[in-house]
Amino acid sequence: FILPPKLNKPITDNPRTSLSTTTILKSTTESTTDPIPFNITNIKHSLKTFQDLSLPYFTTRNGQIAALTVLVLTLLNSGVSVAFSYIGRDFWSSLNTKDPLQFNTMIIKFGSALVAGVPVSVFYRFFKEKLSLEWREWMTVRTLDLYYENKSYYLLPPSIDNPDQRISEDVKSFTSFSLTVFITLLTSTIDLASFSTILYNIDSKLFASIFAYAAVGTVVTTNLGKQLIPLNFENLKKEANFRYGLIRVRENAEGIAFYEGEGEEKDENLFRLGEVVENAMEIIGVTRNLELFTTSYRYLVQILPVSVVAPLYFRGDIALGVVSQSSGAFNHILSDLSLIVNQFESLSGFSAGVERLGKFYEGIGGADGDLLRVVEKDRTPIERLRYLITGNDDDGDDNGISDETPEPKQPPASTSIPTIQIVETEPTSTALLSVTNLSLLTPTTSRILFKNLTFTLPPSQNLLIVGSSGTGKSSLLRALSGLWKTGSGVVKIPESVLFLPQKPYCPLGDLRKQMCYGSGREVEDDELFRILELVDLKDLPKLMGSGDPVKGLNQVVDWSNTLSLGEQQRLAFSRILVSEPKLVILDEATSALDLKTEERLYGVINRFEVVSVGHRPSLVRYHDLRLRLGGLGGGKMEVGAETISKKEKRRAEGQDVV
Ligand SMILES: Nc1ncnc2c1ncn2[C@@H]1O[C@H](COP(=O)(O)OP(=O)(O)OP(=O)(O)O)[C@@H](O)[C@H]1O
Repeated sequence: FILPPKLNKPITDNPRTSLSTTTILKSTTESTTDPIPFNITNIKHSLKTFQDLSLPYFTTRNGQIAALTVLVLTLLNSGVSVAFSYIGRDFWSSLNTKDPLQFNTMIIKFGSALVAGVPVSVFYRFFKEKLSLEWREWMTVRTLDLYYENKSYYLLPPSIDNPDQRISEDVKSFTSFSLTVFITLLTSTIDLASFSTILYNIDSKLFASIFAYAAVGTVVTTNLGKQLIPLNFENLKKEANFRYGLIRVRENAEGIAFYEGEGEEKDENLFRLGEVVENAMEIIGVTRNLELFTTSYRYLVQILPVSVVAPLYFRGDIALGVVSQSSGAFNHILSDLSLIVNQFESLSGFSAGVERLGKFYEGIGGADGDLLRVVEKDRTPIERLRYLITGNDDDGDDNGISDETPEPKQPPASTSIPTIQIVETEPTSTALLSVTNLSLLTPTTSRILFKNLTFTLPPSQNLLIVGSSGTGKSSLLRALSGLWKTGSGVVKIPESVLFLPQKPYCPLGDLRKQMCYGSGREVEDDELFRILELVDLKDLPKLMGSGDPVKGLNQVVDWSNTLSLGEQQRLAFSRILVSEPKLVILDEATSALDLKTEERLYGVINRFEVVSVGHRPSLVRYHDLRLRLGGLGGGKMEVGAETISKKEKRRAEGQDVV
């Protein structure tokens, strides 16, 4: 778009030039976002969200001090710009009048202005960057607070894609772009006021002509460039999709190599690349047409103001310096007046980014906390639950903004959604875990998995949950852990429970962290070595530390891609011995182990009460009760747990049926 040449701006920073499409909020992973239509309703909504997101930082003391500093420096910086305009004028005039005394005076003035102006300009940029960084840090810290609070990272509605990208990229772009927009508006207003006065004092005709010139430029550019808005939006999306395709290959390299899927992967990458190129080709075509106009427009700017005042100069009414000053002032004002035109594209992209962030904060619970004050109304817990289930408010409040992905199915209309009640209690002499009338729905689709399930696990007993694939065994564990609350009934469970899934999670960090993850404990090395021996991983620290076991404990590697699944499962068992929970929940946690190692591990955790889910017949002998799930068809009542007799346990040893 039109960026007139800066003829008379020696040292000032022009934020407009940094407002480019590369700084707008962009996706780094697969994106499903559609361009948001640029209309009044959406602009109003975006402004409201923008206000909700941006104001909280400036209610803090640090935010206020930083903002005030930047404000003062912005004003000083504009002052420097005006001062140089006058110094430049007199400098050229002294040359014109061949006045060496005046010329020398102007050189001295220029030098003094440089000494005063350079620090202003440099510190203005420094404090602007600092404010942007501190604001980003503040906002990201609070975002992470909300993200990890109440397991929001797990409960995010499916309509909110790429949360990682929103936290890292979108927040960063939001703070830096918001600041740039604000400063641009401020400097443009100041520029417009000061340079308009200069220009008006030189010649009122020149003053009028600039408005006419800017109006023509705005109308023509808007019409020619309109197409670029959706095309650039598509460009970001297609680039992100291409990148995401390549990332997936890296993440799944082994699977692809086993399948020999190189050809198909390459075809998919080439297809995505083709989409990028096709779209980019359209962009450069439209840009070519636009530039036929903007290039002439830019060149014309160099002679237009001079042509208007030239008759005055020829008559001897004004000096050469005034001609140069009028040209500079003309350029300043033109760039101020062309602000919307210049930034039309970036602003529409920014508005889409603001919407993405607003939705994200609603999703991670900004509604409940007042940290970011992101929503207009408070949600009750039920409303919040409804939002988490459906990704939508049920109040028919249509703001005209289209959501990023189709909304999931709505749950049956009701005034309130019951939730499963989780009561953390100390174990009694008769019950370690009790489940009463538990009915469970899948959170996104509200499909009933089972109804009115009731059972009790007494202390010193283990429970095995069996059933065909997809009957809801893992979902029952999610309900016991409080991760899924969609349904009804009461779960009484001890406070300290450790859950081991089939594919253990390996956090970033050293071997010590793998073992202590989630326990909050710091354990002596000797104790860790002893535990590793118990779970059949005695040699692991030595191996990892090239012979030095202590070094091995501190070794940081990508554990998920280094250890076999069986080794990861054994390492996960070490967490039980570190954490010493009241209850252990195992979801096919020994599926990758041989039967001997499985027996050894169940022996090692013999002193803990265990609830296991699994299909393997060998599991029967480590449990006292069995709960069968399945065949409900969404309706039938569950009977509860049955006792596994000693005879059956003996029979199960080495047998193949549960
Ligand atoms: N987040 C989710 N949203 C909606 N439905 C889900 C979700 N997670 C799982 N389901 C569905 O819930 C049902 C029960 O899933 P679950 O994982 O509990 O089965 P399972 O009995 O443990 O199966 P398997 O033995 O194969 O591991 C499945 O039909 C599954 O597709």
